Amino acid sequence: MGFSQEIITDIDNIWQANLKHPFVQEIGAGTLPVQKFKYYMIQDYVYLIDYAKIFALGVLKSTDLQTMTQFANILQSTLTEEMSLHRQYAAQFNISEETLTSAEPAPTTLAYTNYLLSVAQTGGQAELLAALLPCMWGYEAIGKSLAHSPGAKHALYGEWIAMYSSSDFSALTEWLIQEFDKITAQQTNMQRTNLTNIFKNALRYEVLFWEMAYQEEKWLV
Ligand SMILES: Cc1ncc(CN)c(N)n1
Repeated sequence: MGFSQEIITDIDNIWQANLKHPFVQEIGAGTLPVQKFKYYMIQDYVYLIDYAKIFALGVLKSTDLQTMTQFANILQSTLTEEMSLHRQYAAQFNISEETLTSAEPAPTTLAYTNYLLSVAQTGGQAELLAALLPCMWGYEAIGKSLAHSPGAKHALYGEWIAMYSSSDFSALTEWLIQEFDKITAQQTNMQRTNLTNIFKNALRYEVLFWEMAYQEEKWLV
């Protein structure tokens, strides 16, 4: 068993909380109020702008061309395929691209992106992978779990589910898992504990992100 699998077995309660969050379940049932999805889509776009930069840092920290290429592929896929889905949704909601790009991050979005950027900038490749993995893997697992749900045929949510249950998204996630398992096979127990904590924190932020969208979180003042 690779180290990634060991981690998600250890923190199964957080993994399940992510999969089973009401926001996710209601997308699957096709019952999520559109207003919550609109809020999510805007915050997610803001999130993805910083998230894409982590892959750019992955390119920077790579020590071989093959790894550089893969990070560049995921960067490209995030900026084009994933974010263009958000741009399409924005157009349906009559939100201009400019409004989308300049939207203010909510507290949880800001905290999460700052966490990812800080880990990616101060750590090495292993830390960067530990921070990114829950984001990709969590969405891939959610996509697969909803692939045959009523939401998959929903006029609004169907495309979202199709994106994250696609074989392209799975292939990129699989590469990230393998890279993480390869790098952690050579790490000490102390390093592995640190990587587990990073993974765990990022996954907790994933759960908080759903909750933020479900509650349509706002700054107090
Ligand atoms: C918050 C969040 N985490 C992960 C993903 C998947 N790239 C996303 N779109 N948004």
